[in-house]
Amino acid sequence: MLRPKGLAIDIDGTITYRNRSLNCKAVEALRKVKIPVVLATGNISCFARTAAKLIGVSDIVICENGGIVRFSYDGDDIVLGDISKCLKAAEILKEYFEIEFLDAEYRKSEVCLRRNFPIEEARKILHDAKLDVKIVDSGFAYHIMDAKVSKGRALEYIADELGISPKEFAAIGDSENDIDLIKAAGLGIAVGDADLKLKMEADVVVSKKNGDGVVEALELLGLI
Ligand SMILES: O=C(O)COP(=O)(O)O
Ligand SMILES: [Mg+2]
Repeated sequence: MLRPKGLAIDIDGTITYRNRSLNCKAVEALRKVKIPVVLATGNISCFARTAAKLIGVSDIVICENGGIVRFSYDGDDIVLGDISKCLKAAEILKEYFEIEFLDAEYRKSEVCLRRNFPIEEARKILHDAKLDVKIVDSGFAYHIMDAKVSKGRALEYIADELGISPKEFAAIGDSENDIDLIKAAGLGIAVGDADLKLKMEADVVVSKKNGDGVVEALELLGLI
């Protein structure tokens, strides 16, 4: 890929360590990047917009795994996912498992659950329920999402608004919830300690872990 025109980057496990604290080397490197850096996360919108502001990257953010996009810090959430079917799905899962909701009062497009039940079993149950939802593992939480939502679809939405192709973006991630993102981008990168499922879909797998891998990727792309 020639120099990308934008960079979409995951937060947890990509620019953070496993305990979710920021890798400051990645933050310093991202601040040097001259093209728009779009955070693309499963986290809620107030978390994502604050993280973007504090890290010092673009105000354009993808939140709730693509269920929400925002174009400015003071702007509105654009909701791309239907939370009602995700809530119905959660009600069904409640009959089988002791599920625990995360950030429920803030989520607008999806349901986030603690990773304390067997996801493959849940997938089968939701598949049979025909609710048009999917359940995705970020490595930090399980997310019940509208089937049409993904970080990749949100990147396409943002690129369209910016008048550039999503293929002119590079993307970096660590988990299953980044697969569609790295596929939508022109160049998909997995950090060294990424989930195997993501590594298999990536164009490039860097050798270093999380934020150190981000610095390695930015050097490789000629962005720093
Ligand atoms: O919200 C999560 O579960 C993890 O968030 P991430 O997409 O930034 O890794
Ligand atoms: Mg992640």
